[in-house]
Amino acid sequence: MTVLIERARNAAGLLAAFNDAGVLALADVHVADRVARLGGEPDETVRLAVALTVRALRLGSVCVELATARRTTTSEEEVDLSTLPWPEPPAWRAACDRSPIVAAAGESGRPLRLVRGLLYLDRYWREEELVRRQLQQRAAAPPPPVDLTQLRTDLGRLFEPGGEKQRLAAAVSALRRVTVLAGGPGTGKTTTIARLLAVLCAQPGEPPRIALAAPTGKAAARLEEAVRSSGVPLPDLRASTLHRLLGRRPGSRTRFKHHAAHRLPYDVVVVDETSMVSLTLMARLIEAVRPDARLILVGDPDQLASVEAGAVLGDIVAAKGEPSPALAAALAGVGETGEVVNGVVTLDRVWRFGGDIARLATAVRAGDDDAVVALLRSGSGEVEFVESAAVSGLRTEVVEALATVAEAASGGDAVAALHALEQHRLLCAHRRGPYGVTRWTAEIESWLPADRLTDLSPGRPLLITANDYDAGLYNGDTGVVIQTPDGLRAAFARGGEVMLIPPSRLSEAQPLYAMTVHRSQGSQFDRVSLVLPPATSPLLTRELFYTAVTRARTGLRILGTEDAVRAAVTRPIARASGLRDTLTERART
Ligand SMILES: Nc1ncnc2c1ncn2[C@@H]1O[C@H](COP(=O)(O)OP(=O)(O)OP(=O)(O)O)[C@@H](O)[C@H]1O
Repeated sequence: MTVLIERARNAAGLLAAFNDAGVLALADVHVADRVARLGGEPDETVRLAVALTVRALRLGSVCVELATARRTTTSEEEVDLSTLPWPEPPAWRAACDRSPIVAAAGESGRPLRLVRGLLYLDRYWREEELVRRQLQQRAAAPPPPVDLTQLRTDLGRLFEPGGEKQRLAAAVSALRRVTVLAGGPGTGKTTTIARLLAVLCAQPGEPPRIALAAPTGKAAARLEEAVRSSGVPLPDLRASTLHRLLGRRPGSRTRFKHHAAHRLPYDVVVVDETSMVSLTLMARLIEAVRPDARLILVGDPDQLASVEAGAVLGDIVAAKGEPSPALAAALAGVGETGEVVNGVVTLDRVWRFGGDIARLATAVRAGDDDAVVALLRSGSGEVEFVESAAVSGLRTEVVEALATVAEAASGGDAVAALHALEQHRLLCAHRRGPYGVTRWTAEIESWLPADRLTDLSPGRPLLITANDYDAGLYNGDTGVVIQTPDGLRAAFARGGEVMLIPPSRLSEAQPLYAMTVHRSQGSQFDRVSLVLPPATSPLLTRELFYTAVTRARTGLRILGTEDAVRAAVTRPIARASGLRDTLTERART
């Protein structure tokens, strides 16, 4: 998240120095000052630690590691951070340790907490502990009762040779309470979800009550549609957002109707696009899932993590550990031999595409910038690298695609218009500025005929920017204005069907000519063009680049410099959290 760094007028000493260097924002300084004043903490090194913790949360980390902060802190301005007056780590840690505002093990009621050299706001430490405890308790609990003969038969019936990892994931989901199904696009995650649900439904007894959920409405709609069209016979399943599943409470984003004392009534809870789930939401979810239910977390840990703090899926997948002997024995009993640590099964065979986009995604994930640049310059039909400022290729493609959308929309063919809208998407890292969505939206509008530029023009592409539960629209939904016999309607795809809404009923919509990579998560397009910002942009990271590349099914155009590409590929987001280490620690005991 880019935040304008304003100068804090009243800050002095260390806080002022870090604020001047563009490390601390005004809000970081103010929160630290306030917390320290209320708690009677005069030490400015502790205030600095608090401000850095508040800042870390703003940037997606859950905590700050005091010993490495000097090396790992980055600035949104180009300044040499090593010249800043960093406190010496041992003295800094000792000052935090004895501070009246910092709790240590066994203490409570203080706003911060220091654990193994990691400084947390206490609330986030408690959430991380809750997630860790829940995962470990569920791993240690006896597996849900399973008819092994039936399971073996169904695994053999539903998974063909070539899909061994998929079959293993299904077996784990039957034999363990928490399963993590990880994999990139096209590796068969949704196919596996459908088949593993069929395996669970085929067990003797009452069919399980199943919930399908995802962090965004768009991802939920996609999951529901994919499971329905998988060809696997299943009961009619609806998917919802996680917020809706947990039961929204008006006025609160972190309190829900379902919680530890009022659990969800499901036997199986499947969450797709888990990489986008923040620590706070994961804590609320996991405590609301019944202890004897099966929780199946699905996602791509290499994608951008949640906008809010935490990267729980990435942490679980990265946590080390030993395979559990009990699970290994149970798996062997149904003919499975794969090693499973912490319930994680990673699918690595790409079924959908195997061309240069997939090769590029693999090279990006591996951080191999030479291979990425070579692939981009290979002249492949799938991947194009536009290193100059020339936009003629992009312009032709955008104008033609939008003309197809407009033609179908004017003829009242909503299905064809929505389909054409998914043919190509322009993605940007930034929202504003010369490389951002706003500027590119204006540029594309300048390429189009004037009569297609009002919100009431057939063919006008729309992006919904807020949830509207009454209208059944979600933030991130994309649609198009079409001509119908009853007048103009906004058309949106819904599980293979089209939903038509009078444009006057759309409360929060904007024209969709470009979108941020963050917003594109959970969607795919036939062709994608990606505008890269300069190499110095702090938003340019490996996860962002990987997410953008993997949105494309058949064609990808990168507009940017070699420097920008190399910067992106070699700059993974480092999100600090204690979860991956604590999961590992306990797994060894
Ligand atoms: N075992 C399999 N045998 C044959 N085809 C498969 C198998 N598994 C998946 N596929 C096919 O591969 C394609 C991608 O599968 P699927 O949609 O399940 O992947 P995914 O990981 O959910 O992808 P994404 O994250 O992009 O939605 C689909 O066309 C699916 O039918």
